[in-house]
Amino acid sequence: MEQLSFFGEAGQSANLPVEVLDYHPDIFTAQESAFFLKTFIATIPWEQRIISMYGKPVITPRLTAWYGDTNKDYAFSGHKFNPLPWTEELLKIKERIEPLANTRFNSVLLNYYRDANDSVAWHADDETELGKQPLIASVSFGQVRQFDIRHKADHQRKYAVKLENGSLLIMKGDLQHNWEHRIAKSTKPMNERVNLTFRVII
Ligand SMILES: O=C(O)CCC(=O)C(=O)O
Ligand SMILES: [Fe+2]
Repeated sequence: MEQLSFFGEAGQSANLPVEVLDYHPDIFTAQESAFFLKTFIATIPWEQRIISMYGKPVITPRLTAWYGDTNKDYAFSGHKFNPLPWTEELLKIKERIEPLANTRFNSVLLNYYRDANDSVAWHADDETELGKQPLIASVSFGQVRQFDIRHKADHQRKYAVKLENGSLLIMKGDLQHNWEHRIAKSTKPMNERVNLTFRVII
């Protein structure tokens, strides 16, 4: 992973492609972040989903939950989704980030990474329901984890962002079209992390 060694002062890859990624550390204070992490771990009805990979059932290596506007039916990758209604905490976060992202979100997918073994494999969030150039706002609480991207046409073109406690990462432009992203498992011990990806479903 060549570019991964070129960490700048903040511990990030140099020359992140700014046309597709926008990283903002410290959007939430340490105190707010600790509160949200604890509250979400304790109160969200987390599920471990079973997905189909090459025709075989595979257990998702993390826990997830789906919230959003409930005045609309969502069909997503051939499945019907019933989002849970917004909670007070989720609305607070949504209101804080919407002006920064210049976007009104109608749903959020929550991910709970319990330890270093939890992960999300290389993928792009390119479902048609998200539109051609989806803007996704990703908020992180808890353990710093490394977010990798690689270009679909050239896997050697890759970058890493350390997603810090209380940070916001905006994925935009052609990120989902031209790049894939992941959170890899780690060989180092890792504490709990909760990530929220705010989305607009059309
Ligand atoms: O946990 C993260 O930072 C990324 C999650 C993600 O890629 C997703 O929910 O689609
Ligand atoms: Fe994703």
